[in-house]
Amino acid sequence: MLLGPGPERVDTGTGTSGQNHSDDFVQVNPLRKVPALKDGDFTLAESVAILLYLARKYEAPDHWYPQGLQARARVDEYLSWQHTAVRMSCTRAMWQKMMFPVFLGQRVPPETLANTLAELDRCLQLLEDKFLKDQDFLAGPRISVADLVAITELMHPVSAGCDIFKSRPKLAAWRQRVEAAVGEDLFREAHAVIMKAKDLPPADTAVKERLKPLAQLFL
Ligand SMILES: N[C@@H](CCC(=O)N[C@@H](CS)C(=O)NCC(=O)O)C(=O)O
Repeated sequence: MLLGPGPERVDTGTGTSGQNHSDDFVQVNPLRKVPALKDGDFTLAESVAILLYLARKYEAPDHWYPQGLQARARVDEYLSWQHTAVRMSCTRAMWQKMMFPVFLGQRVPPETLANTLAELDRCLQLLEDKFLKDQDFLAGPRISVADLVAITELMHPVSAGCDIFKSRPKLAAWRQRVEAAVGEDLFREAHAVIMKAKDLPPADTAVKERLKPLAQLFL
């Protein structure tokens, strides 16, 4: 998708379309994952690297990715932690609760799902205790890219029907602050694709075969 004179986004979705395996896409991201960015002749993979590139390129206001040594280290700390914690738990919960049964037509044993949801709950507790604490945002008093990355991950189980904010008023208040800070419309737009994932038509045999190696990671 061409976004005017700025960087081109070549796939904004979940990767289920298979576009990420096309020859054109592989030119941009040989890792075959979304998101990927093409800015003129420059190509870049990895969501966090892309976000930081855009923050620097467009000289985003300091609070997004602060210059201060320790303030920036706090953001980096969250971004480093989240890949194997929040991201893994949220993605696994979404796949087990929705993608396997609804999209792939594959049953997930109830005890597997229960373990995954328990792990997600532990992870959310760490998110509150270690990062959010009594602050307004994850890395301090102002919103940063850490909050954007976190909310994006948390909306994955939400899209699958997990009401992760229900018993977590502190996290729910943070979610409201993030939505208010980015604006309701942008918040909705940013999560539109994932919130519609439950409406995907069931995968055909070819798609199921293609997604097999990926899906195994989430069982
Ligand atoms: N560490 C990468 C992960 C990218 C990733 O796993 N993307 C998923 C969608 S969220 C994807 O491309 N899935 C399709 C596939 O693996 O074929 C990042 O943060 O950008």
